[in-house]
Amino acid sequence: MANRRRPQVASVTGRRRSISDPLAAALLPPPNETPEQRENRLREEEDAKKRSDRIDKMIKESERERRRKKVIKVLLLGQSESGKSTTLKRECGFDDLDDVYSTEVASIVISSPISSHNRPVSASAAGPDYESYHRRLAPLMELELRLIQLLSDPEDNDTREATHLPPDALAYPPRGYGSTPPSSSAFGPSTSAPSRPAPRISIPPTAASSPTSPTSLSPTTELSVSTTSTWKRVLTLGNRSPKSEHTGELQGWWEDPHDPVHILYRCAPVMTELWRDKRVRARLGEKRIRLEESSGFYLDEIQRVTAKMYFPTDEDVLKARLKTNGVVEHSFSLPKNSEFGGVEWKIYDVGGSRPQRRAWEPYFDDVNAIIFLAPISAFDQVLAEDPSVNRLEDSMLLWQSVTSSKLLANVNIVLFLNKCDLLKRKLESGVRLSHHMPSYGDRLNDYETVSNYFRSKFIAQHHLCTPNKSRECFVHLTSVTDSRKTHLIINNVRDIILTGNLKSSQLI
Ligand SMILES: Nc1nc2c(ncn2[C@@H]2O[C@H](COP(=O)(O)OP(=O)(O)OP(=O)(O)O)[C@@H](O)[C@H]2O)c(=O)[nH]1
Ligand SMILES: [Mg+2]
Repeated sequence: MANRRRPQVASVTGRRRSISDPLAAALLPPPNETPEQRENRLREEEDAKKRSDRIDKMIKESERERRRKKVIKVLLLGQSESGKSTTLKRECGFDDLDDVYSTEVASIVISSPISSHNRPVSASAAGPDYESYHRRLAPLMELELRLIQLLSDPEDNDTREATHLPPDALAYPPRGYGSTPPSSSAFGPSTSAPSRPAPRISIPPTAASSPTSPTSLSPTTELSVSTTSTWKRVLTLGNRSPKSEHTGELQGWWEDPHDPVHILYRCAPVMTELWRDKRVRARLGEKRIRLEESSGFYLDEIQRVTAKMYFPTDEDVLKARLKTNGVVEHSFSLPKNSEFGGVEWKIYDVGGSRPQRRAWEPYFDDVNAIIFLAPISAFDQVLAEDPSVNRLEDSMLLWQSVTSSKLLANVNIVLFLNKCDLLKRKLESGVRLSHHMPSYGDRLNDYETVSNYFRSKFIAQHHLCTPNKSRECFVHLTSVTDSRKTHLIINNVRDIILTGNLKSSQLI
């Protein structure tokens, strides 16, 4: 309608120009309007007003709904492999987790022992038997390449990244670091630490983008697939679903001769032989490679997970590993009839490796709570992305950065000292904490004493660093892969976060 009038406005120059308000001029009825034109115009104006009122009403309603609906934002933080994504799976249950489920299906394939088998048994150290393993398992290497191609997004270089660690990268102490134990700087002044650069782990971009960081250059063992890429679609059963019995077509992927399952099935006996080989175990021990802490769960289950008609169990899904790239948001609501029903949760799961940490800070702005995970079993391990840094030390320094952040001063913090099952097993197998952390001294090397020691150290750091001295820090000793125990802890954490947030917004 405005278009229709504009030329007429321009044409009645004398009268229109005398009106100083250009909007009023534009809205004046056209001159010489016939009664019929006037009737049409008025009808059109009335319709436009009704439409405008409807829009105003909708805007007001959605604003009211937004205010009524409480949204709680939780950020999962911690170094890579600390268990953030595993906690997210637990937090949300399996029912509504299509995304995470398909993530883990992928990861089961990816974290099959393809790379791991080769890593410890280097060709140079191999006797005739090792050479034979290498040859007989070669189809797995080809399969790995095929899977990478299948899962990666050709448009996105990051998702094509699947490379290999230098042979001793997982061992501690790393090459060039002698046999000296790590600096205990994260727990106070070190007595016998060799001089080496302080770990670069502060949250600001400088840490991750340090030009000397080996991360961007050194290849890693792990295949990471972008959570946004198309690979999930490739793996969904829908894509390769069993077809009709009556048409004589394939019943399922297991009947497709090109499906990876056949290579896995054929290689299963050799994989089992290799995994049980005492000399291989000894070599892994010498190299301090603890496959039992990562893909070991699947290596113990080779026969089951390589079966042609294998379906992952909940536990398989929970134990599967796929490195997170970027930040993944997951939303869900508690049932309306539950105590805090109607609250919408938004959980942000971040990638924890050093180059990924620069993506964290924008999420600090309006977050309500943080669950920080520190894997305390990792006291004798180094970061995959920087083998000069002890994992526990990195966790502690990261904890300091998070707890001292002014942006997060009023945010509830829950600390999960995670992987307690692995810590217990490690200590029981005779690994001594004081050997890796001299400041631990001659305290008892049992699980109770060690875990309490870590708990008190992390709490002390929080008290020391926090800009908000009245903030309470809730600490849990967790093994997030243990469904039964974690269920209780998660419920407890939900209540703590909800109560804290509702209190602070004065809703209770
Ligand atoms: N035994 C044991 N394994 C765990 C525990 N928590 C996590 N894991 C395993 O550790 C691996 C890494 O866990 P993720 O949840 O992928 O780690 P993340 O923190 O999300 O790592 P990024 O995505 O790289 O930041 C997975 O294979 C998990 O199954 C635990 O408490 N005990
Ligand atoms: Mg993750």
